[in-house]
Amino acid sequence: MYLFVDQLTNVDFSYLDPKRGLVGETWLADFGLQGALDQNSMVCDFGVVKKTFRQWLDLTLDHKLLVPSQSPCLSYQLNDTYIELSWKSQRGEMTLSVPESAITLIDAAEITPQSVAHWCADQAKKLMPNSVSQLDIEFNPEVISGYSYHYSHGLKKHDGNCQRIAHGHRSTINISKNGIRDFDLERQWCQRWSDIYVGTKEDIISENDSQIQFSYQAEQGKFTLQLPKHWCYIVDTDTTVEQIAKHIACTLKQQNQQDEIKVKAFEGIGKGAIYIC
Ligand SMILES: Nc1nc2c(c(=O)[nH]1)N=C([C@H](O)[C@H](O)COP(=O)(O)OP(=O)(O)OP(=O)(O)O)CN2
Repeated sequence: MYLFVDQLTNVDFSYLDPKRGLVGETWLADFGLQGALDQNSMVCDFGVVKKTFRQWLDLTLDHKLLVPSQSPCLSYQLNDTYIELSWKSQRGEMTLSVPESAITLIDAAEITPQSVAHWCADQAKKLMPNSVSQLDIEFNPEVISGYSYHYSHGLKKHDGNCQRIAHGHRSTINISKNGIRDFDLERQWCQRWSDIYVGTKEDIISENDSQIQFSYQAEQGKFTLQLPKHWCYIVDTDTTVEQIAKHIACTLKQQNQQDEIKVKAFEGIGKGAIYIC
C-alpha cells in the first residue's frame, strides 16, 4: 500500500551553488510511504507521519545553510563546535565561520531538489516503523505566477533559528501604485534582488572595494560571513520582513513622490508584511 502526504510542510534555508553563490530558497515537501498495513489498517497514522517529518525537517534543513560536501568548490574544517568554510563559485568566493548547528552537509556534489530529497529519504527512513519499506520525499518550489527573488539574511536578535547569518527564502512581492498592481516595478525589484544577501549596516565589521564582512554575537554563538560586495544589498535596519516591506516601499516612494505605494512583501510562503506610504 502507498500512503502520501502532499505539502507536509515547507522549508526555508540557503544553499551554496557553484554558479549562483549563496542562494535563499523555500521548498514544499511531499512525502510518500510504501508499506504493509498495521493492526489499525494503516501504513502509518497521518498524525505520526506529519509530526515526525515536520520535526525532523525543522532540525535538519529549516533555517540552515545546506552545503554539498562533495563539491570541488568547497573547503571546510571543524573547530570544536564551529565550522569554517570557503566556497569558490563562478560569481566569487565566500567564507563563513558559524556554529556547526547552522550548517547541514549534504552528501552530494550539488544542492538540487532531487539530491536533497534523496539524502533526506536515506536519513529519515529509520524514523518509520519496520513495516514501512520505502520512503519517498519530493521537494518543489511554490508555483508563483508573478516574479520572485531569492534572498539570504540573518536576524541576530531573533531568539530562534532566524539568528543564523545565512538562511534564506524564495519570496514573491506585490507592489501597487495608487491601488493598481505594478508588475514592472515587481519585475525590477525581483531582478535587483535575485540571489541577494540582505545585510544590516551595523553588522559590517570590515569592507573594501570588493568584499564585505559581517559578524555578530547571537544566542547560538558567533556568526561571521564574508561575501563579494556585488552579492549584497545593505539596509540601515534589521532585515525582518516588516523592515524589508518598509524599505522597498520608501525607496519606491522616493522615485514616485506623487503616488501612493503599497508593498506586500512575502517571507517564504504565505506570510509577510504590508507597508503603505
Ligand atoms: N514578525 C516576524 N517574525 C519573524 C520574522 C520576521 O521577519 N517578522 N522572521 C523570521 C525568520 O526570518 C524566519 O526565517 C521565518 O521563517 P519561519 O519558517 O516562519 O519560521 P518559524 O520557525 O517561525 O516557522 P515554522 O513554520 O515553524 O518554520 C521569524 N519570525
